[in-house]
Amino acid sequence: TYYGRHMYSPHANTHVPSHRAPRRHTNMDNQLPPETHAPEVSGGPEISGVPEVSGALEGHRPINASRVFYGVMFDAGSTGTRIHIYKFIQKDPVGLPVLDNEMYHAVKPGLSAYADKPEEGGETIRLLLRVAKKTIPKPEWPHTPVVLKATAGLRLLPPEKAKALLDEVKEVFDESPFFVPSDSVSIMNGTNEGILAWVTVNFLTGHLYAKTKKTVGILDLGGGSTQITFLPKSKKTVMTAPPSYIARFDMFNDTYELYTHSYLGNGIVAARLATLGALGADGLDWKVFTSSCLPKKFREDCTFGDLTYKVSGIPDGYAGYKLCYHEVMRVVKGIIHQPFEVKGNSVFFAFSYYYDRAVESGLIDGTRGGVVEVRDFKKRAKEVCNKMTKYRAINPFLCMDMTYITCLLKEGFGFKDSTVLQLTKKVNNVETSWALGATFDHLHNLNIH
Ligand SMILES: O=c1ccn([C@@H]2O[C@H](COP(=O)(O)OP(=O)(O)O)[C@@H](O)[C@H]2O)c(=O)[nH]1
Repeated sequence: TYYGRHMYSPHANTHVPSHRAPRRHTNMDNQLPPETHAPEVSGGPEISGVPEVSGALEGHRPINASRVFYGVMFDAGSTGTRIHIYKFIQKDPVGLPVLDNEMYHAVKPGLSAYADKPEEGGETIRLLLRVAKKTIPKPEWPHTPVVLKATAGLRLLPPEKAKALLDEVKEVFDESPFFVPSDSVSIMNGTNEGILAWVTVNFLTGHLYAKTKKTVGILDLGGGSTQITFLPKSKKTVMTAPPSYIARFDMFNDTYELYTHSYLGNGIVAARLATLGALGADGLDWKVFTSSCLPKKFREDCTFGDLTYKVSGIPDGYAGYKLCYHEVMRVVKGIIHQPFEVKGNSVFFAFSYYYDRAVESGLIDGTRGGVVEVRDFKKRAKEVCNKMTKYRAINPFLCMDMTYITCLLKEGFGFKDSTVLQLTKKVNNVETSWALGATFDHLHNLNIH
């Protein structure tokens, strides 16, 4: 087996399943001790320029005889575009490659904001490709695949506008010195988005190798859509779920049957607009959409996708948690399916906007993440809504967002107050996102039915 051939490397962290190696359960040393990591060179605040990244990987470790290769995955989300540059090490020709590190960088806004000017959208991709050029040694460029997968932002656009953006990205890729596979630019479906994030998190946390068959569920909250994915323990969860919510795929000689669904329109930004009654409304030029979830004197123009909405608080009305909860319910009730199993005691990893809002509201530390219970979101939502002025400078939508998250978890998915959420942005310095799972998929390590 692979395990027998593997040589321990103090620099290696994460073993990547390879189609060239027998698909066996591998070993347990896929956790990199933090001190052996490459220096952190990106991530954090989203910026509009290109960071100084040259030399980021230099001096990190001797390459010896190992072959190093890279994979580039673009996440074209509704609220931003991100590049993930994964560096893999092939220790021996037949063994499994090891994920050495990730370079991450993000720009705002997302591609869908360029629906009427695709060339400008293409520019953001060109900018991010400069990061790839600075990170990846030149001789590797022609062997490095570049792939872009778009999520809710492009799913929500009129198809011809989405196509124009994807065509533009393909042109930018074709002009680049990187390897462009035939299926390199696409809109990913929601099922794969859920599966691939589940693969990433369970891979990084070592659950895919454990003989216990224990895995963790994931909760991903984007701007346009939200995903829930877990491995059901009980047959009843599978039997009672809508058939399209059960997805099968093969990985490492095992078949997994997951409960997964992506709710389009239930991402945090889309939910704001739906709460305000603005999504799909006409008269956007003159209508002002109001909510008791917003500070009374707040007024702003919000852009989502290719539309701009005028929104405000209710100047002479009431604001607060109770009224707000009632308003956000319209986005959740009758829309979100409650899986049979979430009433149990499983652990869920929650990331993306779950993480960001938990940081903004002071629930967790922004660098370390943390463990909270569903009831902590509820308690903090009440505090934020009842002290809107205090939090207004941080995020005027914080009351609405925290209340929506609470409602989504409790009323939507049906979680108990005591359900534990592990709020995580990175595991071993790698972003918790579908992008790593999608890269494995491109390396032919998964077979999604
Ligand atoms: O590697 C990643 C990918 C995404 N995100 C965050 O996850 C959220 C995802 O939102 P997105 O715009 O992609 O939503 P979608 O279009 O999928 O609904 C945003 O806060 C991102 O900053 C992140 O922190 N790391």
